[in-house]
Order: sequence, then C-alpha cells, then structure tokens
Amino acid sequence: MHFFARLGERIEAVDSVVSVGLDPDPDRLPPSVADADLPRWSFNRRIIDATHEYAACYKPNAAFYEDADGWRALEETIAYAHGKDVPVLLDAKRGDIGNTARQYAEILDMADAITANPYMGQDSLAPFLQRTDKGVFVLCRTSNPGGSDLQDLELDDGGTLYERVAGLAAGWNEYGNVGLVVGATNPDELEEIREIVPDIPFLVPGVGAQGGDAEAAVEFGLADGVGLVNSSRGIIFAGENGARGGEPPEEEYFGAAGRAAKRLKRRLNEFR
Ligand SMILES: O=C(O)c1cc(=O)[nH]c(=O)n1[C@@H]1O[C@H](COP(=O)(O)O)[C@@H](O)[C@H]1O
Repeated sequence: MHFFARLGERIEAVDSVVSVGLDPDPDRLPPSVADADLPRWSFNRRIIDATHEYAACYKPNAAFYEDADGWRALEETIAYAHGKDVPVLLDAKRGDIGNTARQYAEILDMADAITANPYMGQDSLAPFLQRTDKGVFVLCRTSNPGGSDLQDLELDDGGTLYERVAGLAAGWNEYGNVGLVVGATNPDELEEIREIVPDIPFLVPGVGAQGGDAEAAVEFGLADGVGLVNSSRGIIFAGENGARGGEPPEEEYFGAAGRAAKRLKRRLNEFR
C-alpha cells in the first residue's frame, strides 16, 4: 500500500495527525533507562507505550542514532512502532549523487518514509522517489531561523527558492509519494506553499519546543486530511517538568509524555 494511503488510514484510526518525534538526546534520558543495555531503545519503548494511541506516525531523527548502539536502538524502535501499527518516518534528510543516494535509499527497507534534502536536485532524490510505496518528504521551508538564508532568496525569474522547490517537488510526484517539509514557525509560507501544491501532504515540524503556529500547521499542512504535525522534545521530555504527585517516578515521567501527545492531538483537532 502507498505510504500516504497507509498514513491516511492511521490518521483516521487514531483521529490524530500528531507525529511524535523520537529524538532521544542521551544527555536528557531519565535515570530509569540509564542502566539498560540500549538506553535509547529502552526510552523509546516506554515513550511508544505511552503515546501510540495518539500517534499518526513516529519520526526518529537519524542524528540521535548514528553510532553502533544507536543503530540497534533504531531498529528495535522501528520494529516496536510497527508492532503497534504506527508508520515510521525516518528523519534522515538525505540527498547525494545518484550512486550514493542508491545506498542511502536502502534505509527505506526498514522505514515507511524519509526526509530528503533537494539541494542536489532530482537525480539525488530519484532512488527514494522510485520506492513507490514509501513516502519522501522534501525539505521546502524549514523551521530554523537560518532557513531564510537560502530558502527565501528571490530568483531572477520570479518567486523564492522555497517556492521553486515546491513546484519542482510537484513535478517529482509521479508516484504520489512526495510530501514537503514546511516549518510551523513560518505560517505565511505555509499558506503560500499550500497554494502552489494543493494536493501534497506536509510534514510540519516546529510546534512545541520551537513555538510554531499549531493552527496554521493544521490549516495548511493537510492535503485531503493527510499530513503530519510533529513535536519531539515537547512530548518525549514533557516528564522533565516535574512531579504530578502520587505516581512512581517512572510512571509519572512517561505518563507526562502520553498526556503531552494527547494534548497536542486535541489541540490540532480543534483546527481539522
Ligand atoms: O525535517 C524535519 O523533521 C525538520 C525540519 C525542520 O524544518 N525543522 C525541524 O525541526 N525538523 C526536525 O523536527 C524535529 C523538531 O523537534 P522539536 O523542536 O523538539 O519538536 C527535529 O527532529 C528536527 O530535526
């Protein structure tokens, strides 16, 4: 089944467009997982247990797994998410010459979708796009402050670079498997890009810790009801915010992640 059809089913099943970002920063893991064989996996398993009923998708960012143990933690995490029937978008931001991209694309054997960087052009993304059952989210207008350095540049023949990327991505969407990444910190750009590509689902990061606009994320991020709004630290580290009282520390910690995911689901659903 094509990724976006599968994602649409999951969104409907849980009535949620929340993407839970699994970015297990080793410096922030709670003491209860520190002694585990694979602390990041141990942490993610508990996060998945606490959040899966609100999750349309999990989005592990590859940066948090790029060492030997990390890779094992990632594999376990993806298998566990799949066991809960939740698709996994690997946030790897890949993009390289064709020969290298073909190797990168092997990653899609384990994940359902990937983020990709369009800077090197169509041939650098072709090996991902050719995996017709997998989703490819192309960076378009990113949420970080420096996103404007290149992406907002005005082109000689009109429009900005991010608008050009949106138009190109529509052309790359031969198999209906292309999405765009547009940050919630850029509500005006979200609206503009939605006008250029009415049918392409967005991954909208930047709500939560980066303070982005949840309403715009939903209003412009979804295409025919399909799209994702991601929060990572705002969910997985919600337990750092202290005691609720009564529960044992571990339950309290991961319970807070579950409540944060549930709150985000509710908030986003106000605008769906
Ligand atoms: O591709 C992404 O997911 C991404 C694109 C972007 O423009 N901004 C952005 O924050 N992200 C990722 O989304 C996640 C955001 O994390 P939080 O700020 O903790 O919610 C991180 O994994 C980022 O790398």
